[in-house]
Amino acid sequence: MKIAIGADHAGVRLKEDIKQQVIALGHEVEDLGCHCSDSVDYPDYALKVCDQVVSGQADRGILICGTGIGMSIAANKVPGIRCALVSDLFSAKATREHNDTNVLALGERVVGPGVALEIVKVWLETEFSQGSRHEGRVSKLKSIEEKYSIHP
Ligand SMILES: O=C(CO)[C@H](O)[C@H](O)[C@H](O)COP(=O)(O)O
Repeated sequence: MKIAIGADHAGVRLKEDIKQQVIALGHEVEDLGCHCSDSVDYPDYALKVCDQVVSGQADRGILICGTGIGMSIAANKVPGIRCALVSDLFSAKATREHNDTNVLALGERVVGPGVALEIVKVWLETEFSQGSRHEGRVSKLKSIEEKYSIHP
């Protein structure tokens, strides 16, 4: 898969580790920044990554900030994005199987690098439970999105 990855200044160190992990797992990485610890705004990087996912240029996205919260809020405002903020392995698996999430958010100030890399592996390798009860629920998420979309 092609994985778009982005972070703010509070997630830039973990982004480097995650990049190596994603490549080691056999995927292609598009690193959309940021690239140093100068203070930046997380919505800018969430948008860059989510743009790639909804346009089909990337299959999935990974976002990192201090807590992962700002990134996940920003990502979930983009129609077509289902982003999960994850800090444990059970949720990493469940959010792929149940929610078909296409973006993963992590908090560098919350999870250690060891757990974060395991989360990334499980999240990338778990399939959505196609044809199960979860399919109808994800369709309902899409209906909510359509209901509140502003059509030009
Ligand atoms: O949005 C966040 C908090 O939910 C992110 O963790 C940011 O990375 C954080 O707010 C950045 O904080 P800083 O004090 O500007 O480094």
